[in-house]
Amino acid sequence: MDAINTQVTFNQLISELSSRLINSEPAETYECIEEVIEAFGSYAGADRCYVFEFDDAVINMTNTHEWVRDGFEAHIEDLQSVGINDLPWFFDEIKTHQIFIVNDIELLPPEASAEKQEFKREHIKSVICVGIVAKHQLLGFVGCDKVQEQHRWTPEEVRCLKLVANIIANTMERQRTYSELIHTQRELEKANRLLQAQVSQDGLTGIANRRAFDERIHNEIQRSMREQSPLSLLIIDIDHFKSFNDSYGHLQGDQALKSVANAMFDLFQRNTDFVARYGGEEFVAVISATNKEKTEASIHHLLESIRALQIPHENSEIAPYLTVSIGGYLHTPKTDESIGSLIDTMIAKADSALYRAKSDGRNRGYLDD
Ligand SMILES: Nc1nc2c(ncn2[C@@H]2O[C@H](COP(=O)(O)OP(=O)(O)OP(=O)(O)O)[C@@H](O)[C@H]2O)c(=O)[nH]1
Repeated sequence: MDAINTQVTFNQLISELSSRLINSEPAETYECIEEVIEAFGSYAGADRCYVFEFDDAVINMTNTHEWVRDGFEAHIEDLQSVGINDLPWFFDEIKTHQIFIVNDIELLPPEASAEKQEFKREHIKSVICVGIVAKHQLLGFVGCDKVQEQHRWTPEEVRCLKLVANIIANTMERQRTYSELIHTQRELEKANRLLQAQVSQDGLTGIANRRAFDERIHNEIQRSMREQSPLSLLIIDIDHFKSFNDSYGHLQGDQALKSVANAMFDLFQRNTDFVARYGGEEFVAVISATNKEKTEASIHHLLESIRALQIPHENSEIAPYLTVSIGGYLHTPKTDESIGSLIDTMIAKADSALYRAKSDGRNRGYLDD
């Protein structure tokens, strides 16, 4: 009658634990598996119960969970990353039959000498282990030791340990799938971030592209409206770039575009500043929370820093080195202005200032407001 009661209690406990495991979060899963092996250990009157997991290459095994009866020695700490070759006979049995039963370790065959030595070290008299198999893959094993006395493992105990191994296998499989999903999700997020960065970046110069500019100017106008603070838009155009390309070749031309972009990027460092390649040999800068003096100073510094690059341009009609012309427009948007038409206006105004700078001899900048 006692045996039946023990069996009923065990079955109930395992059934309850397996439903908990089905819905458990990864953090709770660990505890649940500990409870499962404790339930089996108590049911089988064992002194120690444990789970080992193999690494992906099936070279090492690690004791991941352990339950020990009060007063018995725990071994989890000295059983981390144990080479499976240290226990070859045991591993072979588990791999081939998915079960390893020893009622009396003194009766182990001579070829199991390494196993016998290890069991003696742990004072084990009888042991049973069942492979944890998911999708035809041996992931590890769950086992149980009798330390105090020998034990003849009963068919019912074997059946129950197989059930436990099955529950753990399903849990491990679910966890692996979960980890793989998380991993895939992270990879996708990373790829998306990279793609997003690429979508907003100019391939040649590495600074923002026109698409990013369209987004940024929209946001900056909104901010400028909200804060009622002036906003400047500059259009920067390289002078006589066609003849630069004709003289030095397209590759040198590309190099010059990169140098100009870098110089602009270095100059406009504030969070409220933004530079982009607008297209071809034309760049834009958006300067927020500014005023006329500050914008004129920025134009001056920009002209200077491009001159300071001293990129030779022998066929330029203006200087023996590369220069730019700049057109700017400074504006404080009214709160009821349409952002779309304001963007068009700002570009048109800056463009017309640029046209005047070009007409007046290039290598200069004008700011309208
Ligand atoms: N190397 C290189 N050249 C480019 C690129 N994009 C545009 N260009 C060249 O930039 C030159 C622009 O020439 P134009 O629009 O005639 O202007 P410009 O010669 O600079 O004359 P102004 O602007 O009036 O001073 C063209 O020769 C384009 O081929 C690029 O990505 N790389």
